[in-house]
Amino acid sequence: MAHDLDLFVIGAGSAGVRAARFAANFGARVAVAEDRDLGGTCVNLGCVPKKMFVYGASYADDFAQAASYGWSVDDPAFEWSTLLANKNREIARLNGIYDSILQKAGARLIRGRARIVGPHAVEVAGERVTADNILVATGCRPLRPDIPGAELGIVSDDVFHLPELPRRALVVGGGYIAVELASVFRGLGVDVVQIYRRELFMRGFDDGIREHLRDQLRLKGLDLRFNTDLTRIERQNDGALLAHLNTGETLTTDCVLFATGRGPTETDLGLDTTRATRDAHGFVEVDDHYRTAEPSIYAVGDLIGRAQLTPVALAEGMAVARHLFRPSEYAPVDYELIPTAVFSLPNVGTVGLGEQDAVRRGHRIEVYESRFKPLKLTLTDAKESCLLKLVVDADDNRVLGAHMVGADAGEIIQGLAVALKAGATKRQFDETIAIHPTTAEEFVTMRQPRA
Ligand SMILES: Cc1cc2nc3c(=O)[nH]c(=O)nc-3n(C[C@H](O)[C@H](O)[C@H](O)COP(=O)(O)OP(=O)(O)OC[C@H]3O[C@@H](n4cnc5c(N)ncnc54)[C@H](O)[C@@H]3O)c2cc1C
Ligand SMILES: NC(=O)c1ccc[n+]([C@@H]2O[C@H](COP(=O)([O-])OP(=O)(O)OC[C@H]3O[C@@H](n4cnc5c(N)ncnc54)[C@H](O)[C@@H]3O)[C@@H](O)[C@H]2O)c1
Repeated sequence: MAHDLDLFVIGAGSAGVRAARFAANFGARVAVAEDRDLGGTCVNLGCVPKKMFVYGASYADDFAQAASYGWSVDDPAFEWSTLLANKNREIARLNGIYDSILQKAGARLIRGRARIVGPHAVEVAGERVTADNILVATGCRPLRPDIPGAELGIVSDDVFHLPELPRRALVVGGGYIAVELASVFRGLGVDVVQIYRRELFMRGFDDGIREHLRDQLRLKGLDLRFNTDLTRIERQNDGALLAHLNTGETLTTDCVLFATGRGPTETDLGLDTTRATRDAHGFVEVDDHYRTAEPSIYAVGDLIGRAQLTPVALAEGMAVARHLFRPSEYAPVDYELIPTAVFSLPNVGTVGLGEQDAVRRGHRIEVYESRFKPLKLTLTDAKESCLLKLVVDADDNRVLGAHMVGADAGEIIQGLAVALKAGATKRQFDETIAIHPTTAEEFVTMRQPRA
């Protein structure tokens, strides 16, 4: 039986919009359903507003350091409502851009919550639409631990609409969101305690980078506690929150922020009425072409739990559009060498293998690292230092990983990611002329491997 459409996309976030736009541009008949703001998590509750908040928070250091350069910046004051209003205005502009991207491509946008009602059928906004293929790109939501009083805490979604900045905050978690938002709060003057349940946060990153970040964050005044978890939250008579920790201590705070991971929490999608399967964490299982066990249904982005990053979601959405409608241009997504940055203050940037992962994978390695006070801080009394690190295969001289903690680490590592993707050797790094004076030049001037 002929269907109404070639592709029905559920979710107009990073992955869904990319797939819908490419598929429509390839000539497919496409509709996309979205029940919230266009652009999904990245645009509305993630990367973009987060980065604006990070920029806002970074002014604290600029004001503190300006005096050493002769500026007098007396008593700088911060107004949360201004940052929030300006952020909201820019996000509304981006929502409009996403709308016009879909319109220009010729994809139909249907406002409403979509539900799968068969391998080729979706119900949305009172309409039943059929399609040869359905692409599910509904993303993930923040998870809250199951502890008494958890409802008194907030999650990252709430941070972007907080009516007031808290005076004190307790951040729970040790991943990207925890360190980024703890840095935002700290930069904006909040007294922040961050707790992480194991020995050291930022699991999966190079150990040296994790330790260096820990030390730098502490220098910024973050009260970072490890082997510490939250067991219960209570509201006190004065409105403050009393947090009970597994160490036996209690802590009084104005805000508990759970940054304890994101997962697929939706229950009304109808996907589970099809043959599609999920793993133990609820992530949808797909094959190499993002096809679920129901052959007409595909899934991409955070929902499949591979790498919860916008550029990965974009690449997966594009791969599905090409696979279905332009196979001649299809290229599989390369999950090796995904560069990534953590926009804490200071930033972390990383691509490729950390020291410990390289050893675990059987490489014989040489490690080059450099720790120093960046030139910009030499006139100031700031105690901070940056760390730059290269992990090199001792047998074939290939650079396996490049890692950095310091200002603009994300900007710097993006360029190095191209070099690693091209298979650059340490010798080629050495033969590259430096840009002087920069922090990044250390990546091409480190000569002596660490003992
Ligand atoms: C605080 C935070 C900061 C982040 N920072 C970064 C960063 O700096 N860099 C980076 O690369 N990544 C970052 N990420 C991760 C990034 O935002 C995600 O990986 C990316 O947005 C995933 O895209 P997606 O299309 O899979 O899902 P989403 O963008 O979440 O889109 C899913 C869409 O589906 C819609 N939807 C769900 N169910 C339905 C339904 N039944 N019907 C209709 N619509 C539906 C949702 O409303 C949503 O718009 C951050 C995430 C967070 C939370
Ligand atoms: N800059 C970026 O690219 C960026 C920024 C933010 C988020 N993201 C993406 O979004 C994903 C989700 O971010 P996230 O920080 O929520 O997840 P995460 O998986 O990075 O970190 C979750 C943290 O919470 C801890 N945790 C989990 N359950 C807990 C519990 N019950 N009690 C105490 N601690 C608990 C984990 O040990 C971990 O440290 C990230 O993995 C990342 O892929 C990317």
